[in-house]
Amino acid sequence: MSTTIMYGNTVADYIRSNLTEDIRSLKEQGVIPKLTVIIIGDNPASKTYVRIKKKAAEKIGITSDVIELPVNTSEQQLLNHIETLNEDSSTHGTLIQLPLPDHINEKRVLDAVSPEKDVDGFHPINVGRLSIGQEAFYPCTPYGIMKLLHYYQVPVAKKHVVVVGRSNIVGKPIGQMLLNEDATVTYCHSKTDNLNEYTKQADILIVAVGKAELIKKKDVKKGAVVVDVGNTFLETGKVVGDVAFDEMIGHVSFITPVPKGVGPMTITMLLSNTIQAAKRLS
Ligand SMILES: Nc1nc2c(c(=O)[nH]1)N[C@@H](CN(C=O)c1ccc(C(=O)N[C@@H](CCC(=O)O)C(=O)O)cc1)CN2
Repeated sequence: MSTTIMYGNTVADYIRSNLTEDIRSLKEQGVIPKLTVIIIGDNPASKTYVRIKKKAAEKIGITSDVIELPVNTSEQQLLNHIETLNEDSSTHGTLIQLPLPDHINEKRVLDAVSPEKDVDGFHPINVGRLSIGQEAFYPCTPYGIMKLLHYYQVPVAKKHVVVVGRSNIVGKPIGQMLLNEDATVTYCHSKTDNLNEYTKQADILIVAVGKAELIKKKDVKKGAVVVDVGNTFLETGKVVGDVAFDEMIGHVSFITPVPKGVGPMTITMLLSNTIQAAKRLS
């Protein structure tokens, strides 16, 4: 069996070159798209992701502000920042980098972001719109996975998709997006007994749990399509996914690598959502 590696960075470059055109035409109308990211505390991975976002935005001509707040910022102080951004007509996209410190209620914070500027697609209005198949801001990682599957012409309709992980950021929305494209979707999670009885049935297996190399060759049907959302940093500094990648070569038909698979797509769809927001708000 030959295995095609679905490189997110290749697809990301392709999508980003199209976005550059959109930005040019927005600028001709006097609109400069702007993304503002709020990060709280010193989580090293979060700081890296925010740095990547800012650099990627600026590279294609989106202005990017990062508001760095100390770990002891109160929930009310954070809500005040969000309110200011909601009112600020120069900001089109507002993003709160997750995870937040324990003393801050994530739901209250995400609900406070204006749905029109919610380029992460985490506000309940956008979540609800996605669930009933309406136009919405889609969360960036699952949106990127859909673009990746489309780019590599992986058929989705009528396929049995098994999603491992039920987070609001990835697991739940990717299942809904695939359902909206006529896949049959099974969700598995930390309380699922005998996980591999499900994973072995998948035509398309999406793994988003954050456990290094949890899924082995024995857990995957021959010829399946595997999408690995994991990003675990080992002590060696190496980043690995939720799937034992090397074992899958020659066994599956398509697979995303880690790094350079889903990660770059997450960033790209954030840029795309920010441009959408700028178009809608101007
Ligand atoms: N507000 C949000 N917070 C978080 C999100 C999100 O979508 N919105 N997702 C994750 C982290 N994340 C983006 O914020 C993210 C994770 C990983 C990557 C990435 O490109 N990873 C690389 C590997 C890491 C590296 O080499 O440095 C890859 O897979 O190639 C981008 C973004 C949680 N928080």
